Amino acid sequence: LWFSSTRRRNPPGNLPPGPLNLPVIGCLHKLGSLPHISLHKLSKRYGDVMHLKLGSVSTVIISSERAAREIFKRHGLEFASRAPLICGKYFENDYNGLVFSQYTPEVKLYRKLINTHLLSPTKLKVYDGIRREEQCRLARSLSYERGNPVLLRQKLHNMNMNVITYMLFGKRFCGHHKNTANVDEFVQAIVETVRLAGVFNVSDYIPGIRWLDVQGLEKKYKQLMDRINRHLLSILRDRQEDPPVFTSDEPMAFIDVLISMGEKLSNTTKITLLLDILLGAVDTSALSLEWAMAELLRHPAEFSRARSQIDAIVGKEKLVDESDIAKLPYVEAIAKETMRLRSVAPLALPKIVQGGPIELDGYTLLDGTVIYISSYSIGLDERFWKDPLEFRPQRFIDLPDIDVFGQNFNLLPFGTGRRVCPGAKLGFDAVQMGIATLVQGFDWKLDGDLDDPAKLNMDQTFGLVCQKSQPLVAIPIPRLDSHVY
Ligand code: HEM
Repeated sequence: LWFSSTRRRNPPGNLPPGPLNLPVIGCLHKLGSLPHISLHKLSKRYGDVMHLKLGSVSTVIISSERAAREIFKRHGLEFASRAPLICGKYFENDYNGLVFSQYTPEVKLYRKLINTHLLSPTKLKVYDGIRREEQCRLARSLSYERGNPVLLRQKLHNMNMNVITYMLFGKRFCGHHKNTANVDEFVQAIVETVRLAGVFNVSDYIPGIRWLDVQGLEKKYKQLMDRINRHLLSILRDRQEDPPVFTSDEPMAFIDVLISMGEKLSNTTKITLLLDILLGAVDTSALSLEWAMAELLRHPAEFSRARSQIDAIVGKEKLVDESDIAKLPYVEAIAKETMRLRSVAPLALPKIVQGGPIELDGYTLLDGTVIYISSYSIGLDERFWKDPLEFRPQRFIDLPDIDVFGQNFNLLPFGTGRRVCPGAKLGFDAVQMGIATLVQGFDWKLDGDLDDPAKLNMDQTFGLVCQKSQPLVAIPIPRLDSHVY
């Protein structure tokens, strides 16, 4: 058994090679607590296009730039639908939204709506004031913390949450004195939804035992969504009954755009789309930024290099702003290097083959096969990246044409193809601005008695968004004149 499970096998039906599948569980036991790392190790043995069964679900893992390019350049449409996860049924009110849904005409329409009315360059410009205010609030609140340990994740989360809730609802949801307990409860429910969506649900892979709900997950999904739907519906109805007067200070928020579509969209779809965007936006940017800071604190020489460039270009008399970012290539390189090495979505979201069969590398992928694109393996591929485990932003100065937006298949932190992240520009800019602000505004010390910053614990926890297992706690020491913050 050991021999047959470890040697390279060519399974029947012209499937790609992969490890031996056990009855009932297939290869579920091989995933462990960090599936992206386990799959990466298996792909080294079985190849860039690897097949395994997760329970009864036929699954293919794509681990190279070449295979990912082949799929999306030649078969984009066949790889545009999501695998129908059980959590998606609940979190999208019966697949009434975007993130977990198949590629239907409705999903195309929702993406168009979001791209045009929430995330287009014109719309992003309308909201540059709110991003600036939140950046200044972050810098000011850190300056008040002078010399005290700070849980950075919480502050970054609040900043991103406020930017996105302002764009969606015309209001900040975090740390606002007028907020009610309801709003705090809602924010907690969103955080909990992201957490639960990342918990591996065994019933997705062994559907025969779904009725048992052995992990108690479906019960939790339902309770959570009852709370979230109630809250979102009440915001929606209030706004429908009492619409604001729009001015240049009070632009149309995305909820108003959805309301203006009247009955073309049901209220269920409206609230589901709002939730989708919250799920996509909030933790991804904040946790990427936390990873970037952890890497910079472990690599003081990289921190100093970024600092020198910011001081030379921006100076010390004002906080860095978005118009400076294009002049700070080292900050951009740090953001890219963080996303290569510490991708928060290392397997993106699973897709499913539809309209197949598809031929890939001489193998046949049948309809219904679940596909994971491992941006983790692609980012660590020694065939392209020298010393891939090293944090070395300079590599992106040497390769300036590699961008993160899904066109270059060597770096796919936002996915690619028809389901590429629609918030990539907003998310990437948030990470760059965050790095620039924290490096320009503060000297940092690590909390505790860590004698060598290189020993900072970088363990990770897998989920819908992969995060540092131990949140980063660091001590800010403001270095600019107080009037700058
Ligand atoms: C650093 C920040 C972010 C990262 C790393 C990230 C990453 C991703 C990834 C990997 C996907 C799946 C793509 C695929 O399947 O090919 C995705 C989807 C998505 N993201 Fe992001 N994202 C970020 C920020 C944002 C922001 C700011 C928003 C909204 C304002 C957003 C909204 C979404 C939505 C709605 C989807 C689902 C798209 C679909 O299914 O068609 N994301 N994101």
